[in-house]
Amino acid sequence: MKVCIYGLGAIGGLLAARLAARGEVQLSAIARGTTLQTLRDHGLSFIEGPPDQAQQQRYDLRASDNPADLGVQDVVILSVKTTALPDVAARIAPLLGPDTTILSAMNGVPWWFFHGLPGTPERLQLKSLDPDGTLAAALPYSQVVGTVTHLSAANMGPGVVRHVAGNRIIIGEPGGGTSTARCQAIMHMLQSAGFDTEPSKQIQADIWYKLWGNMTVNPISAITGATGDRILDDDYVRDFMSRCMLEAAAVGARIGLRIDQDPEDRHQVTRQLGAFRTSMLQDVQAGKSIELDALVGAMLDIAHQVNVSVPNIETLMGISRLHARTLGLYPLDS
Ligand SMILES: NC(=O)C1=CN([C@@H]2O[C@H](COP(=O)(O)OP(=O)(O)OC[C@H]3O[C@@H](n4cnc5c(N)ncnc54)[C@H](OP(=O)(O)O)[C@@H]3O)[C@@H](O)[C@H]2O)C=CC1
Ligand SMILES: CC(C)(CO)C(=O)C(=O)O
Repeated sequence: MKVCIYGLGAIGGLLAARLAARGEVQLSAIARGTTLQTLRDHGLSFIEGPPDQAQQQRYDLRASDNPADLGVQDVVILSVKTTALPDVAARIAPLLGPDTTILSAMNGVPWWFFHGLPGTPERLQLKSLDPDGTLAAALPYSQVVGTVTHLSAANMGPGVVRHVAGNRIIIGEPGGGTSTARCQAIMHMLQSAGFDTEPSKQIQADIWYKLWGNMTVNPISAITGATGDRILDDDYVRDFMSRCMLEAAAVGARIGLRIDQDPEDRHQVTRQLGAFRTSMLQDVQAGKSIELDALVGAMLDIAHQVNVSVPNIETLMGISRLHARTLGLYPLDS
C-alpha cells in the first residue's frame, strides 16, 4: 500500500515514525523548508517514553515538497494544521487517483462534515472553512475517511517529533460505520503500527464530542497564555466555557449530534491533562496562524444556519479573532 503523509509535524511525524517502524507500507511524506532538508540529511527522529527513559529512533523517509515527485497514492493522510488546507488543495492533485483514500487527521469541523451525516439538510454550508467550494473540489467528499486523534504529540524541531501521551485513534466513514474495505485497511494499518484504533458508528459524532471539549479551552489559552489547569481553576472562566458548551450542545442537537454529558463532567476529562499548553497556545507562541475557523468559526456557521442563539460563542469568537488579528495570526478580511 502506498501511503503519503501530507504535513510532517507532530501528528504526521508520529504516524510516519510508527508506520516506518512497522515497515508494511510504502511510505512517503510531503514536507517543506527546513523539515524537508532535515529529513533528507538525517531522516525523521522520533522520541518516545517518559523524559527520564526517553528512547530516540531515526527513520529514513522518502520526502518531497512536490507532490508530483511521489505520484498517485493509495492513502494520503492529511496532518497539516487546518489553516494550510487551501494550499494543500491547490497542490495535492498529483497524489490523488480515483481510488485514493484521503484520511482526514485534523482537529475541528472538517470541510466534509455534512457529507453522509443522516438527516442533515443539504443546504447547510461551512462558509468559514470552504467559502467557494475549493476544498470540496480538490479533496472530494467521496474519497474521505475521518479520524479523531485522542493523543498528543509535539514537534520538537524540524524533523524531530515526540509522542507525549495517549494512543487512541477513532476511525469512521462519513456515511457511518467502518465496514468498507478502505476503512478496514486503514484500521488494520494503524493497529499494526501500534495505535489503539476504535471503530466509529458515526465519525461526525466523535469529531463533535472532541470539539465540544476543545473549542473553548483552545482559544481561551491562546488569549490568556494560561495552561489548561489554570483555565479550569478560574470559576468565571470555567462557567463561561460551560455556557459556550451548552450553546454548542443545542446546535449539535439540531443536526442530530446529541451530547448527553454535563459540561462539568467534560471539564474533568480536560483537567486530567494537567498543566498542558493547548495546540492553539503553542501556535500563538510559535507565531503560527491559529485554527480558529475549524474550532469556533464553523460552529458559528452551523448555529446561524439552524437558528440557535449562541451569544457566548459569538463573544468567544470575537475576542479570539481580535486577539489573533492583532498578532497577525488570523486573516483581516474573513
Ligand atoms: N499535536 C497534537 O498533539 C494534536 C494535534 N491535533 C491536530 O492535528 C493537526 C496537525 O497538528 P500538528 O501535527 O500538531 O501540527 P504541526 O504544526 O506540528 O504540524 C503541521 C505540519 O504541516 C506542515 N505544513 C503546514 N503547511 C504546509 C503546507 N502548505 N504544505 C506542506 N506542509 C505544511 C508544517 O510545516 P512547517 O513547519 O513548514 O509549517 C508542519 O510540519 C491539527 O489539526 C491539530 O489540531 C489533534 C490532536 C492532537
Ligand atoms: C485541548 C486538547 C489537548 C484536547 O482536548 C486539544 O485538542 C488541543 O490542544 O488542541
